[in-house]
Amino acid sequence: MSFVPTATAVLNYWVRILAALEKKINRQSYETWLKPTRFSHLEGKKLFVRIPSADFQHIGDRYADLIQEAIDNLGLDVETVVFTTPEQDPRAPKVREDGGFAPVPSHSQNAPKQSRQGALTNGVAQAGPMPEQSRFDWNTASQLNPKYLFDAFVVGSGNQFATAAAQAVAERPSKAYNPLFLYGGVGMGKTHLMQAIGHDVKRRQGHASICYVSGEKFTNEMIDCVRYQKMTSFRDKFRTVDVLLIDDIQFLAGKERTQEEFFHTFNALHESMKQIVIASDRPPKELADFEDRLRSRFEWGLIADIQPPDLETKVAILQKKAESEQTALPTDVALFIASNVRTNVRELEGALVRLIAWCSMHGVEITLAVAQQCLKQFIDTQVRKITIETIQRTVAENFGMRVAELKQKNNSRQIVVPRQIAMYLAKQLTEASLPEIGRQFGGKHHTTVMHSIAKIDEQRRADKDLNRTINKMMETLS
Ligand SMILES: Nc1ncnc2c1ncn2[C@@H]1O[C@H](COP(=O)(O)OP(=O)(O)OP(=O)(O)O)[C@@H](O)[C@H]1O
Repeated sequence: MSFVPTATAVLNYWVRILAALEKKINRQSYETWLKPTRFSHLEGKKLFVRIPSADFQHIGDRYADLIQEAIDNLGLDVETVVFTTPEQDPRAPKVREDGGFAPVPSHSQNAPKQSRQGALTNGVAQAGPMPEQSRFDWNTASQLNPKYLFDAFVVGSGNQFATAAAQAVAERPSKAYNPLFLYGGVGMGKTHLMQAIGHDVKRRQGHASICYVSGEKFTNEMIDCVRYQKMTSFRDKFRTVDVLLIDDIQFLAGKERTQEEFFHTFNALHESMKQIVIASDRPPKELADFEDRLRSRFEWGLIADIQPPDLETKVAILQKKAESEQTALPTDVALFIASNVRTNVRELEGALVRLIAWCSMHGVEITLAVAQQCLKQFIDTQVRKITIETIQRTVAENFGMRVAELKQKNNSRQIVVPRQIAMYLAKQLTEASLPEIGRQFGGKHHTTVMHSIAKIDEQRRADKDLNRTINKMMETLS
């Protein structure tokens, strides 16, 4: 299928060439000579670029090599670039008496649509953001949850680094870290944090076009567009945003065509200095069934993980949520919920919502006794689900071994480490005593169990990978 460029895609040609030139030319020359230039139109393979006056004609000679290099690198179907003044270019907007420009006549299919502001300023359209009407209207298709703001996000030791990175990106999109790759377990706040970036950029730069999309939606839209031969509009839609927030990227695993498309979307945005934020349930190097060229791009910027919240952070999250519901939550109740709901913040919120609804329905105040009664089943289910057998099964599966091996008298390292992890999890996630745990691991003495737990506890603090493996198993279990 051949790619027929639309007005927006063609307009994007010059914007993309400019973005490439901006990286190679000193700032002052770029601002003086290139920034005031603007796409005019395309005739066959001739790209017409508007310049403010004849003084700019030398651009063609002076930057010929760099322009050609950008065209080659970007793979654009352009043979010549022609620079024209408004007088030479019949399609150029006519100067109005007030010095502004009259609207661009839309007599050419290739002519860019006029910007929403109507007249362009300064004699030439500003390089930078694309005219808004020619882009997909991400504002109307608002996909950001209004609640997911930085202010509503509780910062604790597990998410401090990721939050600082997200704030830096929101303050200096495409300049701080590009891409920003956030990863962490289920319900840890990745979506919240990435959407907070979107809100914050929007607050600072009202014109910015922010796209939030899940890996699944990106895939489905692409499949639809392939089916109905609308790939051009798909590309225009995703390659012209100022900030792309793509959630659950792991969904693209094994989907070659979608990865290919995303690869080009990524390149187009990165080359045009647009910000990309990616969220995933695992780090790039663990994204199986992903092309290496994509995985390596994910590592270009900054990778930040989000670890499960500690008890204090969970209490603070509950109090913040209660506050936003204008509900008073006593500390002992917050502590009770936080210590019984293990890691997932979404479940933590679920428990609070249930408690608030229950109290409002029964017309009673929130107290510890009420919480214990109302959340009994919710908490019981969490505890009931986790037994030493399920822990053994999960650990064995994770390390590719049989459950029986965990119980054998085998002290090889391949068996000892998973066994120690399983004992550690049994202590953390069940009510079982040390002797009971020992019994279930082939009759180990309780001091052996104690030693195993202490060892993993210590190693977990020092070894980030081990910590993540354990967190993952904890999530699976709860
Ligand atoms: N640190 C936090 N402070 C306040 N709320 C939080 C925090 N972390 C998570 N939440 C809340 O928990 C819920 C789940 O968070 P979110 O959807 O962002 O998680 P996620 O990591 O994207 O999960 P998933 O992997 O399932 O998509 C949201 O309502 C979010 O507001």
